[in-house]
Amino acid sequence: MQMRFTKMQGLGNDFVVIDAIRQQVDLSAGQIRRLADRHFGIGCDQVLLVEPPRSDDTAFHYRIFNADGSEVEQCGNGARCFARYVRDEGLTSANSIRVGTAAGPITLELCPDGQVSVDMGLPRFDPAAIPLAVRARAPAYDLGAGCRALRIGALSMGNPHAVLAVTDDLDQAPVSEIGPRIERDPLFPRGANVGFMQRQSATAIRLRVWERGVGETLACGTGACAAVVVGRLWGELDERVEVSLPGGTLIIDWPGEGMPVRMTGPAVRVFDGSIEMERLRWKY
Ligand SMILES: N[C@@H](CCC[C@H](N)C(=O)O)C(=O)O
Repeated sequence: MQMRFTKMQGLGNDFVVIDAIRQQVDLSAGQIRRLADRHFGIGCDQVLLVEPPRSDDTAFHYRIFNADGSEVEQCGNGARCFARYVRDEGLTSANSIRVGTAAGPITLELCPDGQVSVDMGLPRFDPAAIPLAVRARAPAYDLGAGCRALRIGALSMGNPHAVLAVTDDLDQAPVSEIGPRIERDPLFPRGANVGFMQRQSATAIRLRVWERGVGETLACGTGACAAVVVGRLWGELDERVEVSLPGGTLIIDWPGEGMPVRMTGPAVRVFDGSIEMERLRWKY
């Protein structure tokens, strides 16, 4: 049996997008890992499933799986690709698309200039929502990641994020050393995506992200939202911030507490293909 897929990317954060509306799809975690594998599969950071809506106020349901096979709550760059995909495929003719996710509904807007803008919803700071193993919310938390003592901001953008400030050269930051330690720190019972943020001005930051279940990626949409929210709470950023990631630039708008975060950026279709399900057999 063949399964059709589309390879897409948002700032180099790449996806295998699978239409689970017009074909029957039931993938195990092992099959997801095989699809995502860059040597033995197609290769991607996340596998995205396009499913029928689960509620009357949404047009689709959007499921996200990390390259390690785990299902997660939210993916910002994927959300923009999801919008581009359902429009290009003629699954909708709307410019504004409300989509259900494991983290609640989000609204995707296709802009006239080809960019996609997403209302990512409210950032959440209460420890139970992140989740974070502390009793009370704080602007920053102390963490002993190996031999280094670190201060991080923590929040949920639907998925858990830790953000730390880098003052030295961001290109030299030990992302692959500290990232996995914070990802698996007991402070984050369900793991965390870890953003390394370098402030350039009140309206511009550079960011590298170690993604839970993947490793360092070329960009992370929810990570960009999380970094701007933390930077604003620390009094260092304005309402609109240009976030430069290794794969390109996102615009993030966040007026402040109680308001949703908006993310705007590109979404690109790379190629279409089909794969024989038999090839997804994998022994780990
Ligand atoms: N690439 C994403 C985030 C994908 C999920 C993340 N790795 C997690 O485990 O929460 C984005 O663009 O937001």
